[in-house]
Amino acid sequence: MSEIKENPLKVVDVSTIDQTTADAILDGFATQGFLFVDGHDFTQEEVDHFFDISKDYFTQPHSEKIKYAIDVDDCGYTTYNQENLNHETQIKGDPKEAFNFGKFNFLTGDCKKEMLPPVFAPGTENYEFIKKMSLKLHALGSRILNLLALGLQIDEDQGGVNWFSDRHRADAPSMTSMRMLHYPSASKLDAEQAIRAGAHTDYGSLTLLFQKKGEEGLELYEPYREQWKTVPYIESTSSEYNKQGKAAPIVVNIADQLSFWTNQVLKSTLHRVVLPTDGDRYSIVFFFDANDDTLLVPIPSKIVREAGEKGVGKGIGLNEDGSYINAKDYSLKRFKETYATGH
Ligand SMILES: O=C(O)CCC(=O)C(=O)O
Ligand SMILES: [Fe+2]
Repeated sequence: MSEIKENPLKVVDVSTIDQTTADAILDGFATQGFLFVDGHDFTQEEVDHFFDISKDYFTQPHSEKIKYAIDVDDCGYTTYNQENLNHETQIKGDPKEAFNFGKFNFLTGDCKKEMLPPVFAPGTENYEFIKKMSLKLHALGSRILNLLALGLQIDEDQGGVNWFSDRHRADAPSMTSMRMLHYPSASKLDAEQAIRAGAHTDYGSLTLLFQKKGEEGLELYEPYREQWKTVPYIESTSSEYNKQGKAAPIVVNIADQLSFWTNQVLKSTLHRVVLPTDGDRYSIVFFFDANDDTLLVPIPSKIVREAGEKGVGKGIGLNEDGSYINAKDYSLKRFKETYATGH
Protein backbone atom coordinates (compact mmCIF):
# COMPACT_ATOMS: atom_id res chain seq x y z
CA MET A 1 0.00 0.00 0.00
CA SER A 2 1.37 3.39 -0.85
CA GLU A 3 1.93 5.89 1.90
CA ILE A 4 -0.94 8.33 2.39
CA LYS A 5 0.41 11.80 2.91
CA GLU A 6 -1.33 14.00 5.41
CA ASN A 7 -2.89 17.03 3.76
CA PRO A 8 -2.07 20.21 5.69
CA LEU A 9 -4.35 22.37 3.52
CA LYS A 10 -8.02 23.28 3.48
CA VAL A 11 -10.08 21.98 0.55
CA VAL A 12 -12.71 24.51 -0.53
CA ASP A 13 -15.53 23.77 -2.97
CA VAL A 14 -16.02 26.91 -5.07
CA SER A 15 -19.07 25.73 -7.02
CA THR A 16 -21.31 28.17 -5.14
CA ILE A 17 -20.53 31.78 -4.40
CA ASP A 18 -21.83 32.41 -0.91
CA GLN A 19 -20.58 33.83 2.39
CA THR A 20 -19.67 30.42 3.88
CA THR A 21 -17.43 29.58 0.92
CA ALA A 22 -15.97 33.09 0.96
CA ASP A 23 -15.13 32.84 4.66
CA ALA A 24 -13.46 29.45 4.14
CA ILE A 25 -11.35 30.84 1.27
CA LEU A 26 -10.36 33.86 3.31
CA ASP A 27 -9.42 31.71 6.28
CA GLY A 28 -7.17 29.42 4.20
CA PHE A 29 -5.44 32.32 2.47
CA ALA A 30 -5.06 34.40 5.65
CA THR A 31 -3.41 31.55 7.53
CA GLN A 32 -1.46 29.28 5.17
CA GLY A 33 -1.71 31.28 1.96
CA PHE A 34 -2.38 27.98 0.13
CA LEU A 35 -5.46 25.81 -0.34
CA PHE A 36 -7.03 23.22 -2.62
CA VAL A 37 -9.93 24.30 -4.80
CA ASP A 38 -12.57 21.69 -5.63
CA GLY A 39 -15.85 22.21 -7.49
CA HIS A 40 -14.01 23.77 -10.47
CA ASP A 41 -14.99 22.83 -14.01
CA PHE A 42 -11.83 21.10 -15.27
CA THR A 43 -12.26 17.47 -16.27
CA GLN A 44 -9.59 14.86 -15.63
CA GLU A 45 -9.49 14.27 -19.38
CA GLU A 46 -8.59 17.92 -19.98
CA VAL A 47 -5.88 17.92 -17.35
CA ASP A 48 -4.43 14.63 -18.65
CA HIS A 49 -4.38 16.04 -22.17
CA PHE A 50 -2.69 19.21 -20.92
CA PHE A 51 0.10 17.11 -19.38
CA ASP A 52 0.38 14.94 -22.52
CA ILE A 53 0.96 18.05 -24.63
CA SER A 54 3.52 19.30 -22.15
CA LYS A 55 5.42 16.00 -22.17
CA ASP A 56 5.41 15.88 -25.99
CA TYR A 57 6.82 19.39 -26.05
CA PHE A 58 9.65 18.71 -23.56
CA THR A 59 10.56 15.43 -25.28
CA GLN A 60 11.77 17.38 -28.32
CA PRO A 61 15.52 17.83 -28.81
CA HIS A 62 17.11 20.73 -26.95
CA SER A 63 18.12 22.31 -30.28
CA GLU A 64 14.42 22.63 -31.21
CA LYS A 65 13.36 24.08 -27.87
CA ILE A 66 16.01 26.82 -27.73
CA LYS A 67 14.89 28.17 -31.09
CA TYR A 68 12.03 29.78 -29.16
CA ALA A 69 13.94 30.97 -26.11
CA ILE A 70 12.33 33.29 -23.60
CA ASP A 71 11.93 36.89 -24.76
CA VAL A 72 11.46 40.31 -23.14
CA ASP A 73 7.77 39.58 -22.59
CA ASP A 74 8.60 36.43 -20.64
CA CYS A 75 7.22 34.20 -23.40
CA GLY A 76 9.07 31.13 -24.66
CA TYR A 77 11.45 28.45 -23.39
CA THR A 78 13.74 28.60 -20.36
CA THR A 79 16.40 25.97 -20.01
CA TYR A 80 18.14 24.20 -17.12
CA ASN A 81 19.77 26.45 -14.51
CA GLN A 82 18.57 29.62 -16.24
CA GLU A 83 16.18 30.63 -13.51
CA ASN A 84 17.30 31.01 -9.92
CA LEU A 85 14.42 31.39 -7.49
CA ASN A 86 16.65 31.77 -4.45
CA HIS A 87 19.84 33.73 -5.04
CA GLU A 88 20.65 33.80 -1.35
CA THR A 89 21.33 30.10 -0.99
CA GLN A 90 21.55 28.73 -4.51
CA ILE A 91 24.62 29.18 -6.63
CA LYS A 92 23.36 27.30 -9.64
CA GLY A 93 19.91 28.00 -11.11
CA ASP A 94 17.01 25.56 -10.76
CA PRO A 95 17.41 22.18 -12.52
CA LYS A 96 14.24 22.54 -14.56
CA GLU A 97 13.01 23.61 -17.97
CA ALA A 98 9.82 25.51 -18.75
CA PHE A 99 7.70 26.97 -21.50
CA ASN A 100 5.81 30.20 -20.88
CA PHE A 101 2.71 31.42 -22.66
CA GLY A 102 2.05 35.11 -22.04
CA LYS A 103 0.66 38.43 -23.27
CA PHE A 104 -2.85 36.97 -23.14
CA ASN A 105 -6.02 38.46 -24.45
CA PHE A 106 -8.58 36.84 -22.16
CA LEU A 107 -11.51 37.82 -24.36
CA THR A 108 -10.31 35.28 -26.93
CA GLY A 109 -7.66 33.20 -25.10
CA ASP A 110 -4.99 34.20 -27.63
CA CYS A 111 -1.42 34.67 -26.40
CA LYS A 112 1.74 36.07 -27.96
CA LYS A 113 2.17 34.01 -31.11
CA GLU A 114 5.69 34.90 -32.26
CA MET A 115 7.32 32.76 -29.57
CA LEU A 116 5.26 29.66 -30.19
CA PRO A 117 7.10 26.64 -31.64
CA PRO A 118 5.41 24.61 -34.41
CA VAL A 119 3.83 22.19 -31.90
CA PHE A 120 1.87 25.03 -30.27
CA ALA A 121 1.43 27.29 -33.30
CA PRO A 122 -1.89 28.88 -34.29
CA GLY A 123 -3.86 26.57 -36.54
CA THR A 124 -2.91 23.47 -34.50
CA GLU A 125 -5.26 21.59 -32.20
CA ASN A 126 -2.80 22.30 -29.41
CA TYR A 127 -3.18 26.05 -29.85
CA GLU A 128 -6.97 25.80 -29.64
CA PHE A 129 -6.70 23.62 -26.55
CA ILE A 130 -4.28 26.03 -24.84
CA LYS A 131 -6.67 28.89 -25.60
CA LYS A 132 -9.51 26.97 -24.01
CA MET A 133 -7.45 26.14 -20.91
CA SER A 134 -6.26 29.71 -20.44
CA LEU A 135 -9.84 31.03 -20.63
CA LYS A 136 -10.96 28.45 -18.08
CA LEU A 137 -8.07 29.33 -15.77
CA HIS A 138 -8.88 33.02 -16.07
CA ALA A 139 -12.52 32.26 -15.23
CA LEU A 140 -11.60 30.13 -12.21
CA GLY A 141 -9.08 32.71 -10.97
CA SER A 142 -11.74 35.43 -11.29
CA ARG A 143 -14.22 33.31 -9.38
CA ILE A 144 -11.75 32.85 -6.52
CA LEU A 145 -11.08 36.60 -6.51
CA ASN A 146 -14.81 37.32 -6.27
CA LEU A 147 -15.03 34.97 -3.30
CA LEU A 148 -12.07 36.72 -1.71
CA ALA A 149 -13.72 40.12 -2.20
CA LEU A 150 -16.82 38.75 -0.48
CA GLY A 151 -14.72 37.33 2.36
CA LEU A 152 -12.84 40.61 2.82
CA GLN A 153 -16.14 42.53 2.77
CA ILE A 154 -14.91 45.08 0.26
CA ASP A 155 -16.96 48.26 0.53
CA GLU A 156 -20.07 48.04 -1.66
CA ASP A 157 -19.70 51.59 -2.96
CA GLN A 158 -16.17 50.72 -4.15
CA GLY A 159 -17.24 47.74 -6.24
CA GLY A 160 -17.83 45.12 -3.53
CA VAL A 161 -17.61 41.56 -4.81
CA ASN A 162 -16.33 42.72 -8.22
CA TRP A 163 -13.49 44.82 -6.86
CA PHE A 164 -10.70 42.39 -7.76
CA SER A 165 -12.17 41.18 -11.03
CA ASP A 166 -12.51 44.83 -12.16
CA ARG A 167 -8.72 44.95 -11.83
CA HIS A 168 -8.13 41.61 -13.59
CA ARG A 169 -10.16 42.52 -16.64
CA ALA A 170 -10.08 40.24 -19.64
CA ASP A 171 -9.73 43.13 -22.08
CA ALA A 172 -6.76 44.87 -20.46
CA PRO A 173 -3.09 43.80 -20.54
CA SER A 174 -1.44 42.07 -17.59
CA MET A 175 1.70 40.05 -16.84
CA THR A 176 -0.41 36.89 -16.41
CA SER A 177 1.35 33.83 -17.76
CA MET A 178 0.76 30.13 -18.09
CA ARG A 179 3.75 27.90 -17.63
CA MET A 180 4.53 24.26 -18.34
CA LEU A 181 7.33 22.96 -16.12
CA HIS A 182 9.51 19.86 -16.31
CA TYR A 183 11.88 18.76 -13.57
CA PRO A 184 14.01 15.79 -14.65
CA SER A 185 14.68 12.93 -12.28
CA ALA A 186 17.54 13.04 -9.77
CA SER A 187 19.53 10.47 -11.73
CA LYS A 188 20.07 13.04 -14.50
CA LEU A 189 21.40 15.76 -12.18
CA ASP A 190 24.66 16.59 -10.43
CA ALA A 191 24.73 15.20 -6.91
CA GLU A 192 24.83 18.66 -5.31
CA GLN A 193 21.52 19.72 -6.86
CA ALA A 194 19.11 18.88 -4.07
CA ILE A 195 16.36 21.41 -4.82
CA ARG A 196 14.20 21.59 -7.93
CA ALA A 197 12.89 25.10 -7.40
CA GLY A 198 14.45 27.32 -4.74
CA ALA A 199 12.38 28.82 -1.92
CA HIS A 200 10.43 31.83 -3.19
CA THR A 201 7.12 33.65 -3.13
CA ASP A 202 5.16 34.21 -6.34
CA TYR A 203 4.87 37.67 -7.88
CA GLY A 204 1.29 38.16 -9.05
CA SER A 205 -2.13 37.93 -7.40
CA LEU A 206 -2.99 34.25 -7.40
CA THR A 207 -1.24 31.12 -8.60
CA LEU A 208 -3.22 28.07 -9.78
CA LEU A 209 -1.31 24.81 -10.14
CA PHE A 210 -1.92 21.37 -11.65
CA GLN A 211 0.33 18.55 -10.53
CA LYS A 212 0.30 14.82 -11.25
CA LYS A 213 -0.29 11.92 -8.96
CA GLY A 214 2.99 10.33 -7.89
CA GLU A 215 5.05 13.40 -8.84
CA GLU A 216 4.87 15.40 -5.62
CA GLY A 217 7.66 17.64 -4.34
CA LEU A 218 6.01 21.02 -3.75
CA GLU A 219 6.46 22.23 -0.17
CA LEU A 220 5.25 25.30 1.69
CA TYR A 221 6.86 26.93 4.68
CA GLU A 222 4.94 27.29 7.93
CA PRO A 223 6.70 30.15 9.73
CA TYR A 224 4.95 29.57 13.07
CA ARG A 225 6.26 26.00 13.17
CA GLU A 226 9.43 26.72 11.22
CA GLN A 227 8.63 23.67 9.15
CA TRP A 228 8.38 22.73 5.49
CA LYS A 229 5.16 20.83 4.65
CA THR A 230 4.50 18.71 1.60
CA VAL A 231 1.62 19.71 -0.61
CA PRO A 232 0.29 16.26 -1.50
CA TYR A 233 -1.69 15.21 -4.54
CA ILE A 234 -5.25 14.68 -3.35
CA GLU A 235 -8.38 13.26 -4.96
CA SER A 236 -11.76 14.92 -4.58
CA THR A 237 -13.83 13.55 -1.71
CA SER A 238 -17.00 14.25 -3.70
CA SER A 239 -18.27 11.04 -5.30
CA GLU A 240 -20.43 13.26 -7.51
CA TYR A 241 -17.38 15.08 -8.95
CA ASN A 242 -15.54 11.81 -9.40
CA LYS A 243 -18.55 10.33 -11.22
CA GLN A 244 -18.69 13.41 -13.46
CA GLY A 245 -15.02 12.88 -14.40
CA LYS A 246 -13.87 16.09 -12.76
CA ALA A 247 -10.15 16.65 -12.22
CA ALA A 248 -8.59 16.46 -8.77
CA PRO A 249 -8.64 19.60 -6.58
CA ILE A 250 -6.30 22.34 -7.83
CA VAL A 251 -3.60 23.95 -5.67
CA VAL A 252 -4.08 27.72 -5.33
CA ASN A 253 -1.83 30.16 -3.51
CA ILE A 254 -1.66 33.86 -2.79
CA ALA A 255 1.22 35.75 -4.41
CA ASP A 256 2.96 38.98 -3.37
CA GLN A 257 0.70 41.51 -5.06
CA LEU A 258 -2.41 40.32 -3.24
CA SER A 259 -0.48 40.26 -0.02
CA PHE A 260 0.74 43.87 -0.44
CA TRP A 261 -2.70 44.90 -1.51
CA THR A 262 -4.26 43.59 1.70
CA ASN A 263 -1.69 44.83 4.26
CA GLN A 264 -0.58 41.17 4.39
CA VAL A 265 -3.97 39.92 5.61
CA LEU A 266 -3.52 37.42 2.76
CA LYS A 267 -0.25 35.51 3.07
CA SER A 268 2.18 35.10 0.21
CA THR A 269 3.81 31.95 1.52
CA LEU A 270 7.33 30.80 0.83
CA HIS A 271 7.41 27.56 -1.15
CA ARG A 272 9.88 25.36 -3.01
CA VAL A 273 10.07 22.11 -4.96
CA VAL A 274 12.26 19.35 -3.57
CA LEU A 275 13.74 16.33 -5.23
CA PRO A 276 12.43 12.86 -4.44
CA THR A 277 14.70 9.86 -4.88
CA ASP A 278 13.67 9.44 -8.47
CA GLY A 279 11.15 10.22 -11.19
CA ASP A 280 10.40 13.34 -13.23
CA ARG A 281 7.93 16.02 -12.19
CA TYR A 282 5.65 17.91 -14.55
CA SER A 283 3.51 20.78 -13.34
CA ILE A 284 1.39 23.41 -15.09
CA VAL A 285 1.02 26.78 -13.45
CA PHE A 286 -1.17 29.80 -14.11
CA PHE A 287 0.28 33.00 -12.66
CA PHE A 288 -2.66 35.38 -12.49
CA ASP A 289 -1.68 39.06 -12.31
CA ALA A 290 -3.68 42.26 -11.95
CA ASN A 291 -3.92 44.55 -14.99
CA ASP A 292 -0.60 46.30 -15.65
CA ASP A 293 -1.40 49.77 -14.34
CA THR A 294 -3.11 48.62 -11.11
CA LEU A 295 -1.59 50.38 -8.12
CA LEU A 296 -1.12 48.12 -5.11
CA VAL A 297 -2.78 50.55 -2.71
CA PRO A 298 -4.44 48.79 0.27
CA ILE A 299 -7.93 47.76 -0.78
CA PRO A 300 -11.15 49.31 0.58
CA SER A 301 -12.03 46.65 3.13
CA LYS A 302 -12.64 46.99 6.83
CA ILE A 303 -10.48 43.94 7.54
CA VAL A 304 -7.57 45.37 5.55
CA ARG A 305 -7.93 48.83 7.12
CA GLU A 306 -7.85 47.30 10.59
CA ALA A 307 -4.64 45.41 9.76
CA GLY A 308 -3.16 48.66 8.42
CA GLU A 309 -4.05 50.51 11.61
CA LYS A 310 -2.03 47.95 13.54
CA GLY A 311 0.88 48.74 11.25
CA VAL A 312 0.82 45.34 9.50
CA GLY A 313 2.29 45.47 6.02
CA LYS A 314 3.51 49.03 6.44
CA GLY A 315 5.97 50.10 3.77
CA ILE A 316 5.69 46.99 1.59
CA GLY A 317 4.95 47.15 -2.11
CA LEU A 318 6.33 50.66 -2.50
CA ASN A 319 8.69 52.20 -5.03
CA GLU A 320 11.98 53.58 -3.77
CA ASP A 321 10.47 57.09 -3.65
CA GLY A 322 7.66 55.87 -1.36
CA SER A 323 4.94 55.86 -4.04
CA TYR A 324 2.84 52.74 -4.60
CA ILE A 325 4.19 50.31 -7.17
CA ASN A 326 1.96 49.02 -9.95
CA ALA A 327 1.36 45.36 -10.78
CA LYS A 328 3.49 45.30 -13.92
CA ASP A 329 6.51 47.05 -12.42
CA TYR A 330 6.50 44.72 -9.45
CA SER A 331 6.48 41.59 -11.62
CA LEU A 332 9.21 43.00 -13.87
CA LYS A 333 11.36 43.75 -10.84
CA ARG A 334 11.05 40.16 -9.64
CA PHE A 335 11.74 38.70 -13.10
CA LYS A 336 15.00 40.63 -13.28
CA GLU A 337 16.12 39.19 -9.95
CA THR A 338 15.10 35.66 -10.89
CA TYR A 339 16.87 35.01 -14.14
CA ALA A 340 20.48 34.14 -13.57
CA THR A 341 21.30 35.37 -17.05
CA GLY A 342 19.14 38.50 -16.76
CA HIS A 343 16.90 39.62 -19.58
O1 LIG B 1 6.27 23.12 -9.94
C1 LIG B 1 5.74 23.48 -8.93
O2 LIG B 1 5.08 22.74 -8.25
C2 LIG B 1 5.81 24.88 -8.39
C3 LIG B 1 6.59 25.82 -9.21
C4 LIG B 1 6.60 27.18 -8.60
O3 LIG B 1 6.40 27.36 -7.43
C5 LIG B 1 6.80 28.33 -9.49
O4 LIG B 1 7.21 28.12 -10.64
O5 LIG B 1 6.56 29.46 -9.05
FE1 LIG C 1 6.01 29.45 -7.08
